[in-house]
Amino acid sequence: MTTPNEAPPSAAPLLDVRGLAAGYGRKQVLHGVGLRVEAGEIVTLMGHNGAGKTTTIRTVLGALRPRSGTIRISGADTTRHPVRKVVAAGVALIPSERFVFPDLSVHDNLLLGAANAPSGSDTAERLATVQDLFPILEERSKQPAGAMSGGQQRMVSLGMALMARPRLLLLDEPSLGLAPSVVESIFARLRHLADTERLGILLLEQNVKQALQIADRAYVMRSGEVILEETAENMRHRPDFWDLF
Ligand SMILES: Nc1ncnc2c1ncn2[C@@H]1O[C@H](COP(=O)(O)OP(=O)(O)OP(=O)(O)O)[C@@H](O)[C@H]1O
Repeated sequence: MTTPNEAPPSAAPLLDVRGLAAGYGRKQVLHGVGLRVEAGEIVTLMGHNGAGKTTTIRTVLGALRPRSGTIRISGADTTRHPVRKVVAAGVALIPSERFVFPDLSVHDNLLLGAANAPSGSDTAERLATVQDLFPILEERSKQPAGAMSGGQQRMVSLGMALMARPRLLLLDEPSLGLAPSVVESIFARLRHLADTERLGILLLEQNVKQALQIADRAYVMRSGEVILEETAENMRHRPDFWDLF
């Protein structure tokens, strides 16, 4: 018996990207990007501004059409699928800009997130899980999301994404504008989700030191290419660490 969001038994990686080329108009930004994320793994994608990290995750989500290469989710080819089909395959993207409906209550924001959940999901049970993870979302349940602090709004958008029971989370700069202690608490919860729900997370983060504390593996991008893959542990100890950017 399988639950609605359980991955089919498969040896294929949760996310498998190969030879990805993409860009905007005549400008090619990605030149053959390859990377993978396994279930339960946090992978951080690092690189200087403009290296192509956001373009990579937008292409994985289906918001940008690749010029060549392949994208597979648990072995299924999603290369040219529209966003709604990629989301239905269990992918959620949390953009770097704040993403909440400011006039709606925290509770209603979370319910909107549930709209993308697989059919047959138990919304009340999922809400309880998300609120356990972020108790503030229950304490402020009736408050308009727009009245929350920056860190709390980040938790609302994470909560919305989690309501859809994704298998792969694409996270763009979750620490942006947040105090280090708030970032630490959000990152600890991401690690918990990867460990307990086997959620795969592709994390784009300027705060590389903090990202490497919770990541399993890391890729470094430069000028639209992946130039290095390392375990997070090895990456933390590389003497040439800061020269990579
Ligand atoms: N909508 C767009 N139209 C045209 N060019 C774009 C667009 N979005 C990004 N670019 C360009 O694509 C290149 C890669 O940008 P991208 O946002 O993917 O980099 P990044 O590694 O995520 O860096 P950052 O951390 O600054 O967002 C940059 O040269 C950027 O100017």
